[in-house]
Amino acid sequence: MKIDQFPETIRPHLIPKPSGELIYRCLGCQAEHSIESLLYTCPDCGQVLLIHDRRFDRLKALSGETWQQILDYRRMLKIPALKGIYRYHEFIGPVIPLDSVVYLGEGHTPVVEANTVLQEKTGMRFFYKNDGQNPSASFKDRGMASALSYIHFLIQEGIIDEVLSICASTGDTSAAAALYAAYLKPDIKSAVLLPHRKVTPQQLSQPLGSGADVFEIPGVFDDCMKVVEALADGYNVALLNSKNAWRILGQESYSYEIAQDFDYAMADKVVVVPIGNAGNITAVMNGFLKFFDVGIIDALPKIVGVQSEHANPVYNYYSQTAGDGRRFVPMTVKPSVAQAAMIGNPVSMPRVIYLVDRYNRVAGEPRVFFAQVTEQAIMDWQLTANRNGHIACTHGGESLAGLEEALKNGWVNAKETAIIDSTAHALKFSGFQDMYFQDSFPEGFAVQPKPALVNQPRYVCPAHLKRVPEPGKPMAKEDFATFVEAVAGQIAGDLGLKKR
Ligand SMILES: N[C@@H](CCOP(=O)(O)O)C(=O)O
Repeated sequence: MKIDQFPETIRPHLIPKPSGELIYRCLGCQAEHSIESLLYTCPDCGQVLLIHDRRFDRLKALSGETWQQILDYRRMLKIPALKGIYRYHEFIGPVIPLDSVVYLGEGHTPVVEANTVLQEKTGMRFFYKNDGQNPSASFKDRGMASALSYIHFLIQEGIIDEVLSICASTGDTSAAAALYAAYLKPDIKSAVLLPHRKVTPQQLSQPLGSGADVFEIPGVFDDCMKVVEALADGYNVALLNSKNAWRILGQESYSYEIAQDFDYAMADKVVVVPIGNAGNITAVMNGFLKFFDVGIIDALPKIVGVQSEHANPVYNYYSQTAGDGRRFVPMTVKPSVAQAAMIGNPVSMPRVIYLVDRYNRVAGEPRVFFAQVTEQAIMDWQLTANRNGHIACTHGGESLAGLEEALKNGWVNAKETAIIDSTAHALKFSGFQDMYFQDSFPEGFAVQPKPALVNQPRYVCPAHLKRVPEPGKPMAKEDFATFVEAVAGQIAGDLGLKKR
């Protein structure tokens, strides 16, 4: 649709112009710092930052209903910069001009309702939000689109040049960082640090394919993160982990999309997300808080954060009795099929503590819950979901296992609707499915395959056949007909097919 075809009241707001006044705000000492330099922690006290719009209240000049219309009409525009996460420009990066926006097709991932079989099994209505359908096949693209649009803006303004971006990763962040940096070459070069043998082959192939410098180091993600922090402190690099508050802004789009896809009715909704470095749950809470503040959604949805019992520092924190005695204790992680979330010291923990408190206060009741699930439950639920038409990764399995826990604990009920996060594409983690099907999980995972969920290919090559097809060696017509008949017969027998 062309601009002049939209209602007159909406037209002036359809194409956003740079607005607002963004600053980094420290969660420790509340100091505010200009966004003109790339900051990851507070120069005064070292605490993590969030980006705050000093002029956020200007957005309240329009009613929530008008905002809903603006966002819904924006859906019809054909402007690339507004097709992705910047449909929510005013809430994500209002100072970024549209010609700085980097759009690689991220965001607006499908919400797919579970079939009746799966809803009956879990006991409630739910949808998967398939964030594996982002360009690098995970939700991290949302954050990268924001962080790289901002860096692109600084380059265009002549504030920085020759950027080397760097990140630590369990696989998804590095894939996304390398992809977005590759798009902006030669202005940006990319380097990624991975824990040796702790990312899947598919994930390793991604930054390699995008041309990044890939470094593997001993240890787990938390060790990589420390090295990357040392590099960001001591050298001129752009840190692309979610410690970078621009990443959080982009990932807020996840909440905005859920709000929009469910017609802004959030009172009976439950949003389930796995927790690793905790940037995602931070963004999800912050996003819903902003929309609620402006009156775009009717209520704050419930949020369930899920961790495996092999990497559960956030769950452990919230299992302690609330109050001054609560202490966050980083942990040593154990092997987990939710490998992207195998993190013992999440960098966003201070943000989580701050936002959970705020979220529950604004809601007037506890609306954020934390579940712990077993490795076995993660695998069983992932495979069960995918046997019912989904493409959930192991973290999607973790979400579904978390929903089961939330129902069991009475945090959510069968009258509500859940939107659960499959953070990446199933194919990135197919190695865990293979281990399940071949019963080859190393002991540390503590996963036993359930026979009903196991599947294996069957090789069909009847022993009596003298010749079978081979590439480059055509078969005689009769030999081929014999082959087809024998193989079809054996398959029909295996499947118990009746002759017509
Ligand atoms: N799961 C992450 C770990 C790093 O997370 P980030 O959001 O802080 O960048 C990954 O995929 O690497």
